Amino acid sequence: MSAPPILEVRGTDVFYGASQILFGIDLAVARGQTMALLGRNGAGKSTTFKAIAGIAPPRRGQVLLSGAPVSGRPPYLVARAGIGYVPEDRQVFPEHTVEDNLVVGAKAGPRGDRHWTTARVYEVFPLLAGMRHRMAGRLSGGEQQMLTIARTLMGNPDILLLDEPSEGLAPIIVRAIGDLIRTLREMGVTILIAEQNMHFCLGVATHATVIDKGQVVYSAGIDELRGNDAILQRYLAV
Ligand SMILES: Nc1ncnc2c1ncn2[C@@H]1O[C@H](COP(=O)(O)OP(=O)(O)OP(=O)(O)O)[C@@H](O)[C@H]1O
Repeated sequence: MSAPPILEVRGTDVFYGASQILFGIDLAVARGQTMALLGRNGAGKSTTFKAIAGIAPPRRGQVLLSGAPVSGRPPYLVARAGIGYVPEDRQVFPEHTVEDNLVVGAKAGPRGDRHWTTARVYEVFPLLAGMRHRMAGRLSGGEQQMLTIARTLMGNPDILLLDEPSEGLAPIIVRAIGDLIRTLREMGVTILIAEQNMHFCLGVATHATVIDKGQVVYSAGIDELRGNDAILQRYLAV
């Protein structure tokens, strides 16, 4: 039997009060994939991430990590189980140095592994190495985005969830974030990215799932999506 996906979301419904936001979301990310979760503004991408991270617990359905259910657990236990969630609003500790921000995020992974150290982070994120003693609050938006990704990796997660990593950043910085994601992918890191920026995703992802009005409408390899004009135009307004 083949290994279960690293992350699986099964038949998940999420409500905010009386409003239903997600309708039976199914999603699977296999080891080593970079899955893009695509959809228009308000489609439900961030809510899907919050459901996975335990912040917006599903009313129905399940979230499984390597086949084991994690839904129903509070966010800190979901993180400890191996889900590294980087929310939309890059939350650095502004009055602390880059290095202190990294050290705060350090913990062993779910099987006691410590692949990610500050030394390894500085190899993969050379920009941060040159800024290690700078206050995080003085960094640009793109540098803060890199720092939050690096800090999350310091927790040695099994999967990295990036919510809109390109949002609000200048094109040159978006390219740098794209290069970084490709590097992580080549290192074997499993990644799920929520994005509105379709072109960014076509350049970094291996697979894509498209959601619209809280439902999955398409899921395929990235090359198949690239060739599917009907989906691109209908749901992604390309
Ligand atoms: N706290 C909340 N209470 C009620 N409704 C919410 C809340 N947060 C989001 N919504 C609604 O849920 C729907 C999905 O929002 P969500 O943020 O998940 O979409 P998204 O695809 O991530 O879009 P965006 O790119 O704008 O973040 C939207 O209609 C939004 O208005």
